[in-house]
Amino acid sequence: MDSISFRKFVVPEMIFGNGSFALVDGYAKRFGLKRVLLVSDPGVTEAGWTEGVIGCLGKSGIEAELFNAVSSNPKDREVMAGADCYRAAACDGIVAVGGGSPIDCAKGIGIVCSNGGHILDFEGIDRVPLPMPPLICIPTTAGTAADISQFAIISATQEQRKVAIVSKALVPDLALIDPLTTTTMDRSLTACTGIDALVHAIEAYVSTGGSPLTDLHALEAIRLVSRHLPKVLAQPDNLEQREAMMLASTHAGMAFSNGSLGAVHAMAHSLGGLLDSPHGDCNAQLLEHVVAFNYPACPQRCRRIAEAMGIDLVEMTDGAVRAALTSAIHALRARAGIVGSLADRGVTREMIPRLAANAMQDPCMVTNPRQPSRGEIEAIYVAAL
Ligand SMILES: NC(=O)c1ccc[n+]([C@@H]2O[C@H](COP(=O)([O-])OP(=O)(O)OC[C@H]3O[C@@H](n4cnc5c(N)ncnc54)[C@H](O)[C@@H]3O)[C@@H](O)[C@H]2O)c1
Ligand SMILES: [Fe+2]
Repeated sequence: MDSISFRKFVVPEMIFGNGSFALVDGYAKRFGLKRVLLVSDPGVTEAGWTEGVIGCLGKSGIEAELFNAVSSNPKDREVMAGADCYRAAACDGIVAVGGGSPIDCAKGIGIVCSNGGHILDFEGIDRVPLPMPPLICIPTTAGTAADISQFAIISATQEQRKVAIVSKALVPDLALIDPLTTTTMDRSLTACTGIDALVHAIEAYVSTGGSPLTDLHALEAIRLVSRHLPKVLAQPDNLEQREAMMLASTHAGMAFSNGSLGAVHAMAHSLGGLLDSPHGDCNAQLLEHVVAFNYPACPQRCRRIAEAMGIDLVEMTDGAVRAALTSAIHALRARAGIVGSLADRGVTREMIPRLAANAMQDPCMVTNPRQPSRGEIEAIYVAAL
C-alpha cells in the first residue's frame, strides 16, 4: 500500500458549549493536579476570565500560580520566564486561558519544562521528544484554535521572526471551548480572529497535506465564517452567533491541525515577526492575493470554496470563478472592517526581500498547493502593499 494512503487525525478531548469553562476544576482534579500554572494575559484578565477560572479551580482546592506576562505574538523570553515560574512554584500542570497568544506561550512553557533547553531549540516539525505536563486550554477568541492544534507560534525576538513548532506533543490534553468567553471581544478582535479561522479552513482545504478527514471540517468552517462573521459583527451580544463562530474556529482547527496550512500563514508569520502586528490582520491582508496565486494549482477545490462561501457558480469559467472568489474574500474582510493595505501597516518595499526570505523558511510553506519561488512571494507582498 502506498504510504500516502495513511492519514492521521489527532484532536484533544474537547467540551464545547456555553459555560463549559466551569468544568475546569473537575478535570484538573481527575488529572491529579494540585497546583497549576495559569497562563493568561492582561486583556483577558481585565475581561474577568482569568479570575473566573481561578475561582473554579479553588472550588476543588486546586491552587493557581498566575503567569500573566504574555503579549500578543508571544515572545521567546516570555516562554522562558513562564517556565521559570512553573518550576519555582513547583506546579504539576498548566491551564491556559486566553487567545492564541497565552495558549501558545503555555505550550512553549510545557515543552521547556519537560525537555529543558531553550524554546527556540524546538523550531520545526516533530522536534519535541518528551510530552508536556498536563495542559488544559480555555480559548477566549474564536479564531486560532490553538487549544486543539499541533502548533505553537513563538516570536524569536532577536531575529524578529515567528517560529513554528509543530508536533503531536503540542496537542493539549483538554480543550474547554466556551463561546461565552468570546462575548467580551471587541469588534476588531472579532473580525481579525474570524478571518484567521477562514484562512485556516481555506489553507487546509487546498493543502497538499489535506485529506477527506480534514476536507469535511474545512468546508464546514468556510460556510460558517462566511455566514456568521457579518452577523456576529452586527450583533456582538448574540450568543448564537458567537457559538457559530466558535464552532467555525474549532472545525477550522481540526482541519488545519491535521492537514496543515500554506503560504498565507508562512507570509503572515514573517510579517508578524517583523511588525508585531495582529495575526488575523496579517492573514486578512494576504489571503486574496495568495488565493489568486494558488488558483491554477487547484481550480476545482477553489470552486468548492467559492460555493461554500455562497457564490453562485452557474456557467462560470475558471477565470470568472477566480475573480469572484478573490473579490468575495476582499468584500468579507472589508465588511469586517479590515481595510487598508500592508503599506498602511508600515511595510515598505525595502522590507520585502527579508519578509519573503523568512516566509520561504516557514514550515507552513511546505504544504502550499503551488510551490512559489522567492520572487513570486515577493510579488505577492508587493500586490498586498
Ligand atoms: N497555535 C496555533 O495553532 C495558532 C494558530 C493560529 C494563530 N496562532 C497564534 O495566535 C496568536 C494570536 O492569537 P489571537 O488572535 O487569539 O489573539 P491574542 O491571544 O494575541 O489576543 C489579542 C488581544 O485580545 C485580547 N483578548 C483575548 N481574548 C479576549 C476576550 N475574550 N475579551 C477581550 N479581550 C480578549 C488579549 O488580551 C490581547 O490583548 C498569534 O501569535 C498567532 O501566531 C496560533
Ligand atoms: Fe492562524
